[in-house]
Amino acid sequence: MRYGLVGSTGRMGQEIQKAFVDHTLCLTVNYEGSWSDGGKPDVIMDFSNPSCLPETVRLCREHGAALVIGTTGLKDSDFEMLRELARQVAVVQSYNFSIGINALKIILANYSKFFEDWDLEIVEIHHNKKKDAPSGTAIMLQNATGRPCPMHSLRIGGVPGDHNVIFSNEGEVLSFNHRAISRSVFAYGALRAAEFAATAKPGLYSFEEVLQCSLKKS
Ligand SMILES: NC(=O)C1=CN([C@@H]2O[C@H](COP(=O)(O)OP(=O)(O)OC[C@H]3O[C@@H](n4cnc5c(N)ncnc54)[C@H](OP(=O)(O)O)[C@@H]3O)[C@@H](O)[C@H]2O)C=CC1
Ligand SMILES: O=C(O)C1=N[C@H](C(=O)O)C[C@H](O)C1
Repeated sequence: MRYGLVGSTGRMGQEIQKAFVDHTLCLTVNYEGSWSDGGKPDVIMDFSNPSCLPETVRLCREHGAALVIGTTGLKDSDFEMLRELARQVAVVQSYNFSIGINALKIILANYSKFFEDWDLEIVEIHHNKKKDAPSGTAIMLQNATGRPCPMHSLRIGGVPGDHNVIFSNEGEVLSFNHRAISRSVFAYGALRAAEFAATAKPGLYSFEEVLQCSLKKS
């Protein structure tokens, strides 16, 4: 697979390059500028900043490349841009490319109804270089529960990403905790999404759908 990488100098950009060692990096975009080997990428990975999205979408259109986007902090107008691009190419968008968080999303979507009258709060902890709060994952998990709730963000040390979804009533506490031990989990998930997107029909896919497709095949 030939891939482009928007945000190649960043923490995730570096992890993606390690996970994609058997594939060819042919295009990069960073704050400093862009580079290309002159050929077409099959897929473009974007782990950068929402302000890069117009350029990412332009590059996908120019090359007919699929898109895998993990960048957080997207606005409604950004999602509109992704839906428009997805008429032409496959787009996989997720605020979290770990298997655990996507399994938790399915659990919450199915079982939150049992706790409709319980209190619900989400606590997320990330490294002190993270720019956005609450995390994209916290927003995604809140959406999966089907109701708004208070979200709390800690920015300390080098934590790759912890999420805790806590339900409680007078007599019980039920909490779901996910901890990414290494940032590499996101990069391996993104690789799985890229392999899917490179051959998928145009459309906007979640990572959960990518995982469900591979379960159906096995
Ligand atoms: N979906 C998921 O599973 C995950 C998503 N993320 C998300 O990925 C994104 C990146 O995270 P992380 O790698 O930690 O961040 P970093 O700050 O380490 O990296 C950001 C990258 O984007 C580039 N960049 C930023 N702004 C611009 C711009 N205006 N134009 C061009 N390039 C730009 C930077 O370039 P330069 O170095 O030149 O400044 C850098 O390469 C975040 O939104 C984060 O939340 C992170 C982990 C997992
Ligand atoms: O910026 C990060 O590091 C992470 N960002 C994503 C988010 O905002 O949810 C995913 C992961 O938790 C790491």
